[in-house]
Amino acid sequence: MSVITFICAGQMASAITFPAMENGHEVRLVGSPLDREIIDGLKKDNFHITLKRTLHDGIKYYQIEELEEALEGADAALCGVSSFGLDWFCDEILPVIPESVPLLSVTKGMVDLDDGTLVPYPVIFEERQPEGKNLDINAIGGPCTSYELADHDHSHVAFCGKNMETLKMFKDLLATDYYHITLSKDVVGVECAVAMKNAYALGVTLAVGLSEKMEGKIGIQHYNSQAALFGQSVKEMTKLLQLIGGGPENIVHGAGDLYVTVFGGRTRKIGTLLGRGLSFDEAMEELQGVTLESIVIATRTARAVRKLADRGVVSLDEFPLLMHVDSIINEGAEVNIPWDDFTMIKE
Ligand SMILES: NC(=O)C1=CN([C@@H]2O[C@H](COP(=O)(O)OP(=O)(O)OC[C@H]3O[C@@H](n4cnc5c(N)ncnc54)[C@H](OP(=O)(O)O)[C@@H]3O)[C@@H](O)[C@H]2O)C=CC1
Ligand SMILES: O=C(CO)COP(=O)(O)O
Repeated sequence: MSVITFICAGQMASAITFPAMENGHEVRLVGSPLDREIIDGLKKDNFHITLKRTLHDGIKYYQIEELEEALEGADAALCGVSSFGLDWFCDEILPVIPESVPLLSVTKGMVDLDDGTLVPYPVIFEERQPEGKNLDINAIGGPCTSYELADHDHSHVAFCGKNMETLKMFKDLLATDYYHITLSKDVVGVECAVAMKNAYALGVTLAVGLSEKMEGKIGIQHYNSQAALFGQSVKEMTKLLQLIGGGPENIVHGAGDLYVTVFGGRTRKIGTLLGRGLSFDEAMEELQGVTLESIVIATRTARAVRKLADRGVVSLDEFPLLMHVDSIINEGAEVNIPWDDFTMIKE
């Protein structure tokens, strides 16, 4: 039995309490400053108000002020913050985690630098820990929606980090007969592949809304258009992965994650509304309160690609879908899929 401290009680961290509890560990779930209501609800009856699942009996719940107590004697910590709380996590939480406690993060995303380099979050965590501190930072990537993990659907994810011994330790802690784990030392490859899929999931799900608009009925689905956008996404993601320096095998994590996000992720909601014809502002208004990292990652990835194009490293016409998604989000463009720009061989 080990003691695992989960920091942030969002949907994904809370879902991972299922394998952790079923493997017999002591689980301490600490809410972020914004999670008070979630923690109050869990303390009452174990029901998680945003995951909409009842967590296992026996989890110890903490508010953020009790973080140090929750870290006392911990063998490992799990970070469940979303992109929107990245600065808070770096500034307030990294200084408090002891070096002896390895960290596993579920946060998917990248930051773009001035020269167009895209840096995944685990690397940002390493850079932003207090000077002289050397935390053992690891991350989870791959297709796994929180509520389906909580429902014990088979999920296959990748744990990545620099130290294989730590990765094996995390796998021992969390692997079950339904939570399958691959280990990888290619942090950049795994994390960039799964971060990018958020931008492209928005692109693919435009087709969901476009079919509904064409048929005049919500719920009517066409798959040719979704498949075409899926294929184009994988093509662009493969190029990006190569540019960023991740191993090509990681496309399996990105493509799998794209699939699950298109069918079951929150990003599907925004792509669908945009495809139906809502403006970006109208769609965002309708989805207030929903965690939508796709907007952040699409914007950052497109900005990075533009900078790389300015430097002559890539050509923008290699990324027509990403550029279209970015123009919808950041320039108020209407949805108008650039089908002809997807051709493999230019005539
Ligand atoms: N949901 C899923 O199926 C999956 C999610 N992930 C990844 O896991 C990460 C978390 O996602 P998920 O759990 O679903 O998201 P949630 O929105 O449910 O949880 C995010 C957590 O971050 C906290 N947070 C958000 N903004 C801030 C802020 N400004 N300051 C401090 N804390 C903040 C949230 O608090 P509060 O809830 O109060 O806003 C919450 O604790 C994301 O990067 C996501 O891509 C990975 C795989 C699957
Ligand atoms: O990352 C996910 C599944 O792997 C979920 O994505 P969303 O944030 O779009 O729900």
